[in-house]
Amino acid sequence: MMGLPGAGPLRSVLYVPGDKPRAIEKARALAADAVILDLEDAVAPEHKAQARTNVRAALLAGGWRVPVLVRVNGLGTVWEHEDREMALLSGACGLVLPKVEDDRAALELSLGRPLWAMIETPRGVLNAPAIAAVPGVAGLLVGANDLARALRTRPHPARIPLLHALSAVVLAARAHGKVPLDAVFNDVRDPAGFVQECEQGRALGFAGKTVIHPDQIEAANTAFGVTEEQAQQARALLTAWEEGRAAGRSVVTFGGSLVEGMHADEAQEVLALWAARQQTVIDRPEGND
Ligand SMILES: CC(C)(COP(=O)(O)OP(=O)(O)OC[C@H]1O[C@@H](n2cnc3c(N)ncnc32)[C@H](O)[C@@H]1OP(=O)(O)O)[C@@H](O)C(=O)NCCC(=O)NCCSC(=O)C[C@H](O)C(=O)O
Ligand SMILES: [Mg+2]
Repeated sequence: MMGLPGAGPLRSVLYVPGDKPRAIEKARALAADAVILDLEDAVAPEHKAQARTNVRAALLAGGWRVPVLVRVNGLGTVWEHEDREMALLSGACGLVLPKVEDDRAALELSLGRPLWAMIETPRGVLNAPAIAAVPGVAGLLVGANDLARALRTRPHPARIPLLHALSAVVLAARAHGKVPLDAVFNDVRDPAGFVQECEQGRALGFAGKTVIHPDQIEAANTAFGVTEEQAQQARALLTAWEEGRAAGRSVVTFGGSLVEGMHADEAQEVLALWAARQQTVIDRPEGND
């Protein structure tokens, strides 16, 4: 399946280096909500051409159960045109464009396929609202490694030096109805730190997290998903809301708290996330292995 990114939940979005065929094949069976086949920073210059060939083959072979995007090399690089042409002709359901700095770049690349803009430079952060406003842009992804380097920040376990930028990206995306995706967590051997960062990302308003290793998928799906108890609560709230509306009330109370239309909408979102989780369990009963 290669559906439209943004149509379903994107709790976990897995980067897979284009020059690692084994990882590309492995990604087909993993429980990420979407996959990004990467031609940019995960691939050394001498492997770019082979990576493009691998990605083309993986796309044309089909059989993907989740949306597959391609991260192309950036504007001004020697690889940009061939990457974009390959991605568009091979059926990628969206392009991830790195280091987007203004809406002009995003507009030029409105190619009739959803564009996912990476915000990973200071100018990109400052221009995030204009970038998010471009109709062809489906979502914004934070690139915290590039951003931290450009800002000269120091690593911090709670990402305090980046908080302003993270929130700016969420604000810009949400203001334009686009999907904000949180940055990768580099230490694939630190599951506790990863969970902590996922929870922070969810609290900040991100819709999901970009991940770099199979072991990070389940934790991201959990952090950006919902529990059975939350789903039950949402169902009960919706019942109370619908009964109240049918009785002609504009607002109702549920468990002693005020419920208005936006709470009902929120409950619907919770149920959509729950349904996505159930689907994952049905599709992949044996987990990620
Ligand atoms: C981070 C890694 C280099 C770790 O590699 P390694 O130590 O080799 O991993 P493992 O041995 O634990 O791998 C176990 C199996 O899992 C498969 N695997 C690993 N990673 C992936 C993946 N991303 N997708 C699919 N499958 C994966 C291995 O093939 C092993 O399988 P098997 O042989 O069957 O046992 C490595 O995980 C990695 O390369 N990750 C992706 C890195 C990447 O894509 N980076 C670019 C995107 S992030 C970025 O650029 C950030 C942004 O732009 C910014 O500025 O912040
Ligand atoms: Mg980057």
